[in-house]
Amino acid sequence: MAIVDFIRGADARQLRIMFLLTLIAGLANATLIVVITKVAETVSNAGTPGIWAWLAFAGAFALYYGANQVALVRSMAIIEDLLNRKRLEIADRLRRSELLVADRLGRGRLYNLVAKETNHLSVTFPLIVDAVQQTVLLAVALVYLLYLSPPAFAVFLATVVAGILGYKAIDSRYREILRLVERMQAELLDAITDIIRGAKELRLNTTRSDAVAAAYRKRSNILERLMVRSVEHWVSLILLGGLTTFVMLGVVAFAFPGYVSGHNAIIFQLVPVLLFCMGTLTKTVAQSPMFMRAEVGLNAILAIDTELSEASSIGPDEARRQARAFLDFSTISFNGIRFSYDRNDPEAYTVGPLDLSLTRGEIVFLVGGNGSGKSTALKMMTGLYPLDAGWIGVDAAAVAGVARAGYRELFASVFVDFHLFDRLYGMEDADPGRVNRLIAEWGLADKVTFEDGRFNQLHLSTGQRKRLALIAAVVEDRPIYVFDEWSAEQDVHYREHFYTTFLPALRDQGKLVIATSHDEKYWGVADRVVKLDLGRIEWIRTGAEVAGR
Ligand SMILES: Nc1ncnc2c1ncn2[C@@H]1O[C@H](COP(=O)(O)OP(=O)(O)OP(=O)(O)O)[C@@H](O)[C@H]1O
Repeated sequence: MAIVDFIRGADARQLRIMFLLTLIAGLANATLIVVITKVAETVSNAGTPGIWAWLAFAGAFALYYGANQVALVRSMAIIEDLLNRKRLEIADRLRRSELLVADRLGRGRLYNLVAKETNHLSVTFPLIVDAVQQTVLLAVALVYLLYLSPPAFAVFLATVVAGILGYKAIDSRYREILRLVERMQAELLDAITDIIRGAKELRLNTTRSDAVAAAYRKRSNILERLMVRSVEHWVSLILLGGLTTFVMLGVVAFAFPGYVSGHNAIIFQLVPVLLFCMGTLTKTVAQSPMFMRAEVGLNAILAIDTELSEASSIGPDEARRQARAFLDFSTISFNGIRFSYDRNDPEAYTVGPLDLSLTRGEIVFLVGGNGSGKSTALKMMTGLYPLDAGWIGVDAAAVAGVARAGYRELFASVFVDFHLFDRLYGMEDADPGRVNRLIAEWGLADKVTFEDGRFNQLHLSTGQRKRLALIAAVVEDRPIYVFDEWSAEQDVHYREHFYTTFLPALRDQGKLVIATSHDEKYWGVADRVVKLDLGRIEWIRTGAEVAGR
């Protein structure tokens, strides 16, 4: 069971202590029941319980209470520690994994697993502690049952075997439903994200809004039906417990008197013991859907973890170490590089093969119509997309395998779908005075201030956010700068500033600039302009040539 393997990952000493405490609590519980049975026997024979009975009762109760409390608190600490480690591991693997893999996993699935399923596991673990205690109790009760009446013990075992067979039949269908529930919950999260993120589009178009709501309703209804079916299975499990109890009691009450000698003398002792045994079993069976739910959730979490670990690139320290070998490069060469969005589909969009050599202190513009492959080419060139063919060279060295993560450290970027962090993460020693001067240079001084290592607000227009992302890239101070349609949302003034002042200043600092551009008017700023069409290079010209100088 995945859940057992998962728990085994905890500190062995902690687990041993917890198991011991659980065992003590279970035995103390069993002692309590034995004491009460004995007291009941004494009272039924017109006696009164002596001081030892009182002491045994009080001592067993204190032990049960204390051991149980510590075991449950410790169990929570253990499971929360395990879950925290798993959450951190998944977040770590996610940031290290290759871009395409992270994209493919899907937001809904990740949110569902990391937030919801880990919560479910956290509430289920104390129940496992309880199940261990119930098992100890059952073992003690069964020894007593065997001592009282071997035939009743045999009937109990036969009933339990029949119950297990019934349970197994229900169990496999139930697990399947739970897997579907998990998948549908992830899809539902994606659908609600559409409603939240598409707030503007939906309010401007009621027909679209109806269609999106219908898609959400459809998934929600499927989930409802799945949940009802899962409850049906749950109910079947609980009823199965009741059915086996009554079949067993029926056999003992109706059939035993005729066939088992001496039965009449012990029937009053036998029935409570049988009821107790079945009670502990039925309780565990009733809780088993929670375990199954946790097991299915955990398996899904582990599957994502494996998927991410298989796609994991090298660690950040190693990447930075690798990057040092590339930092003083003078030329980057792209040799027949090619990438397809789906290797198995010959019709899938493909960029390349591209052959291009770029030099430090150069401005290169990638130009071409919409969909000509500029952004895809940038992601190949920066090492974000894996190459299907060709290779990237840094001076004489080929960037192969894990070195790709080190190569990526050369770039600072503002992609079209950039993300703006509210802090300059990883640049904690950035000079606030310099950052605020850059903010003023880009006309944001009356909007944003950089203080205490963060921008005080990010409620800005798209063009303003892009200017702030550019400032963050400047502070990053990398040897290569990548700008994807940066100027698209800028007004005339900042567009002019970007092309005629900012980019040449980067070149003067010895940076290599690769930018996609639709601003034909400024192409003359570039040292070279590379025109793409259908993912291939159509021509390469100097800036002076395209400017007609
Ligand atoms: N995630 C993706 N999965 C599959 N195909 C994609 C994906 N992203 C882009 N494409 C395909 O790649 C083609 C090139 O897209 P790309 O964004 O590189 O073009 P572009 O030249 O940057 O266009 P634009 O000027 O509009 O930004 C598109 O026609 C699209 O079909």
